[in-house]
Amino acid sequence: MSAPLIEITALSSAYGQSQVLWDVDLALERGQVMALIGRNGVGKTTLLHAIMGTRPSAGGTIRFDGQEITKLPPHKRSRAGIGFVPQGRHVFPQLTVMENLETGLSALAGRGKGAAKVPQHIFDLFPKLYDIRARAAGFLSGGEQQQLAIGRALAGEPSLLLLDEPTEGIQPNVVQQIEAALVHVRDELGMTVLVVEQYLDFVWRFADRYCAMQNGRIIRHGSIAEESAKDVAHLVQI
Ligand SMILES: Nc1ncnc2c1ncn2[C@@H]1O[C@H](COP(=O)(O)OP(=O)(O)OP(=O)(O)O)[C@@H](O)[C@H]1O
Repeated sequence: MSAPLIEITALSSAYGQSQVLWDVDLALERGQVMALIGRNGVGKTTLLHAIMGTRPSAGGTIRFDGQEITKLPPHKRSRAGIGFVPQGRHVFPQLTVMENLETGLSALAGRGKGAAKVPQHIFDLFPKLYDIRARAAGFLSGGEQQQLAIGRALAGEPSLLLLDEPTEGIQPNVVQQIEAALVHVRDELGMTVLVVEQYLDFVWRFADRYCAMQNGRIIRHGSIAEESAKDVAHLVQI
């Protein structure tokens, strides 16, 4: 079997004196969709930021695509092929939809794709983005901003896509489009996906594996085909 695309070993992270990640071990095989679940405040967002490099880790290692990236700054991780869709979207409100998507192309720097344009498949996945491409992102609905944040990450052609609660506050028809987009990027583009999600029925429709966190540790993981969302619902309920 080939090596995992990403392998996290004994990762810890802290906010000042307060440790929030403890000895996290996690590996994702290429082309796998992993759901990261758990109650509010257990450390899911911190783990995504530690992978992206936007939060320092206090110990442990992260290997990505054969390279140790534990100490790399975020822009180098993005160039290495990690794309991030943060919680709350964080689109640039004064830039147009097209300009926001173009910011995602910066991840291609150093990969021999200098004059790249926003790939057509992003507009195929989210046709609305093409219709509103000249509009300032600050005027978009939450669902449109979420599509834009995903499109921006995809513009950098990541091999690993991290998403933090992509369905939060999003209407059902957009949730369906996000699901179709994630299935497409895995099945057609071979992308690996790590998605933080509280909406278990959503991730259980398409993810391959799950891992559950509690108090900053991974306490359980398994196959989505072998366990139902009901089996793990108590791990996300407050
Ligand atoms: N900037 C910060 N400074 C100090 N503590 C923080 C900070 N951000 C998060 N924390 C704490 O770290 C812990 C983990 O938070 P994190 O946001 O990673 O959890 P989460 O599982 O993603 O929760 P949520 O679903 O609410 O986003 C929580 O106890 C939180 O209060």
